[in-house]
Amino acid sequence: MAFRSRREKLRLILSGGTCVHPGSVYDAISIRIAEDLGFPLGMFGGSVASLAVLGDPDVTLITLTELAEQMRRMSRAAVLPVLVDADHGYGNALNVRRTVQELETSGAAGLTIEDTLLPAAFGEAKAQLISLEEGVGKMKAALDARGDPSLVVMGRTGAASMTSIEDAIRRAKAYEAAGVDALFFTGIKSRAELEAIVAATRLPIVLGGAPDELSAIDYLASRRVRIALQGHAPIAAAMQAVYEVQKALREGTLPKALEGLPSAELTSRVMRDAEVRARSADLLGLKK
Ligand SMILES: O=C([O-])CC(=O)C(=O)O
Ligand SMILES: [Mg+2]
Repeated sequence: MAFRSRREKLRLILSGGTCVHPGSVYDAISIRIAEDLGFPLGMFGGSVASLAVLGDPDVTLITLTELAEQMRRMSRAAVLPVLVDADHGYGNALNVRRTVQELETSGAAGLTIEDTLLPAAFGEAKAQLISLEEGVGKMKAALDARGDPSLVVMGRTGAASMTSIEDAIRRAKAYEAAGVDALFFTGIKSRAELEAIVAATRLPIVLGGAPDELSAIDYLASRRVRIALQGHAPIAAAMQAVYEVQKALREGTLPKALEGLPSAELTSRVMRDAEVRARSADLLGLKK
């Protein structure tokens, strides 16, 4: 299986004793940069997928085909293991199966399925949850859909910020019993909440955005948190950089006078220029 070693690397993170921050990745360039910098893992958020592919906010407009295609491009460009935010699995439990099949063949190392009701319901300003029973069915569907047992399936709940920490724990325990590989929580507000989760569950924990009180990585590691997200600043920084350069050009700055461009060395590293040259020499009869 071509992607097994990536999945095994993610499994090693989950079974290890430390906590890692993943690099936020969303396309071929960003994954190569994250890999060059030595991140042990990439996180492909639904929000950045929507932004990179559609230019839209995170309101479930992206299709599974688009998400999987973007993942496939990243898998081709780098070998960094990637955890994909598969949202609600793009429909009901049957759609979850399809989602897992598509992301597995696209090279994802792992994926999260969450119990948020998506897309947003009519007339509801606040995010809603599906029932625990439906959530469990989705987790079972995801696990059953794997062709490669090394693909990591995580159960994700945002119940802590939508209903209560008790509800988040109830759901996490049910997903754990269904057989998921790890538990992903968003909306955890304090050490007390994290510790309540740790006491009630056994699986490795992944934290989405968390407050300052939950930022000390050694503390997180000691509480079974194996992956802690740090948001998606890279795509925001890319947006600002493109804005600045386009604005300068639009205002008459000459291309040569532009600031903030990558060095030729960085550009060729990201493009893996040396490999292309070597291949060209071998295969096209060109000089190295
Ligand atoms: O998974 C993450 O990185 C957080 C999230 O839900 C998103 O960005 O869509
Ligand atoms: Mg998301």
